[in-house]
Amino acid sequence: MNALEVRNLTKAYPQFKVDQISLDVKRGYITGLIGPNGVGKSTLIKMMLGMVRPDSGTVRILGCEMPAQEVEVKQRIGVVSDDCFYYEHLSIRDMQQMIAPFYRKWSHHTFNRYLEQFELSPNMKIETLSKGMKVKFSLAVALSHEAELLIMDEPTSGLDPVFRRELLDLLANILQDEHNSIIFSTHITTDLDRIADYIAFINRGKLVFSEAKDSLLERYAIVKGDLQLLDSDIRKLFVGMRETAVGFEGLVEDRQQAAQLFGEHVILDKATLEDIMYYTAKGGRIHA
Ligand SMILES: Nc1ncnc2c1ncn2[C@@H]1O[C@H](COP(=O)(O)OP(=O)(O)OP(=O)(O)O)[C@@H](O)[C@H]1O
Repeated sequence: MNALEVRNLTKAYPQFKVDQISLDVKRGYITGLIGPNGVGKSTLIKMMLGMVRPDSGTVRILGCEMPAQEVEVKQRIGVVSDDCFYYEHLSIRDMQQMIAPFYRKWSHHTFNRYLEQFELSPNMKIETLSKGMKVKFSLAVALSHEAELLIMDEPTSGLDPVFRRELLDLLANILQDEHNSIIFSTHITTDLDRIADYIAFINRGKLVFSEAKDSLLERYAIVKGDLQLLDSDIRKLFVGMRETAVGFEGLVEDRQQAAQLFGEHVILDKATLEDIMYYTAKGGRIHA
């Protein structure tokens, strides 16, 4: 079963378009939403949450239609972002008192435990929180009402390496309960190397792929070789490539095809998520 289903979601701004994106987040797993800066990840997440009205397309969260069943959905999801949706002039304590009555399953005990773990004082005003502290605060809120789906927009971008690791461990823990699911947008792909099960890749407002991370990393490969191997037909096999005076390095989508074609003449390496994102963005290839 899917925790989140997005179908043909489209939003056109004067200079930019999120174009016909369809995507599933499977229940019990972490889906990483990756893409360079400015390709539409936040716009897509805001459409999922009903904060930006799409021109067309549909969103279902935990079996409920958005935005028609938004009130029910908001009980069961947690949103983690540094783009704060809270009252800036209130303290964390006052904000908690305001938020708690909205949730059927709010736990003061859990909230206070996370404040302590994240080293946030209840007296701190929201407006004085750093980017990373805001992420910690929204995570504490999400975890205190037993959210079944966490929707996280660039949660690690303002965080120091120590808390980044802690956060990733915490997310892996949340997933111990097979009803819980996470969608996590980031341009720091190394975070997802460790924890994501599925990867959805957005480039220039379009979905490039959405699939299991392991199959993706098996399928793609980095090819390194001499420049004389390249002609115009061979170049077309590459999603993107980089040439130097001595050789080339490029990303292919079909590792087996590259192995058969080049044989011993090249080095074939595993591609990382960062390689896939870098070369796809550079090569400009989009296959919706
Ligand atoms: N309200 C708006 N009006 C006009 N253009 C907008 C609006 N919101 C976003 N955009 C444009 O849409 C594009 C995508 O922005 P978005 O924030 O969704 O990208 P992103 O992938 O989340 O980027 P980043 O990783 O930098 O946050 C940008 O070019 C942005 O300027």
